[in-house]
Amino acid sequence: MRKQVIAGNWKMNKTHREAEDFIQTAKNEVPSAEQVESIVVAPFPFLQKLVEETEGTSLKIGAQNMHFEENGAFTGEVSPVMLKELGVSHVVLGHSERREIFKETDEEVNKKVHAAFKHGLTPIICVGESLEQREANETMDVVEGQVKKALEGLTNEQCAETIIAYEPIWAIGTGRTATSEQANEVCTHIRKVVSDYVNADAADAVRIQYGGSVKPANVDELLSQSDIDGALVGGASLEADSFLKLVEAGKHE
Ligand SMILES: O=C(CO)COP(=O)(O)O
Repeated sequence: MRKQVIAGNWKMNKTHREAEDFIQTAKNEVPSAEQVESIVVAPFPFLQKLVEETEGTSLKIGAQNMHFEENGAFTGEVSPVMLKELGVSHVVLGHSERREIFKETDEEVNKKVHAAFKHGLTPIICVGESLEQREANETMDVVEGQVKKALEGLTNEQCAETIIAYEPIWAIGTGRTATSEQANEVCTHIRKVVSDYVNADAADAVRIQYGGSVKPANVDELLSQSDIDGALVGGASLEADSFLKLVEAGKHE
């Protein structure tokens, strides 16, 4: 049985004060880490404080991106070494907003995944098709290509430890959720890709999240699907009450 992993991606939202208030409300209310993995994926300036404040609790803190190099002349970038030093546990890589707006490529995502493992960070690798690609029946091919490229060169054990987030771009921030069947169909395909590309053990262990307009009202239905092992949530993770409902749902699956 795979443990559900619920991650709230705050994106570029919240003031320091709002971040603090959220964490004070949520940190002792999340279910135990044995029941569900709960992660807040916060902007860089808040990470150190949030890690300090959640120490000893079941709430983990993740970053939204990083560079793949350890240091160097990369103005404006943050390295995996820096994140590890802060005590961050997870890092979201290849989010569609990074791919689309900041032109991140599959090659860069792959380098970042390797860098995450080198520095003891768990990568949450985002994949997903655009509306155009879905309508052209390219969803499975697009997602398969993204998954294989992201996992290229990893050990089988590392593949097994990876978290993959299936986030159809047309469902992000639009209120238009994939149906649970649509979401599960792609997550099942992703697990098969991992099975063929790596092995059956890795496919069995890898956790696959769904993301895209997940909210307390639809999370149970999504998490009850056979190949969905959690959620990566934007808008509905910004309020502590809502985030707590989502992690609570993860506990039951
Ligand atoms: O992009 C997302 C999480 O990474 C999804 O965002 P929404 O939940 O706001 O649709």
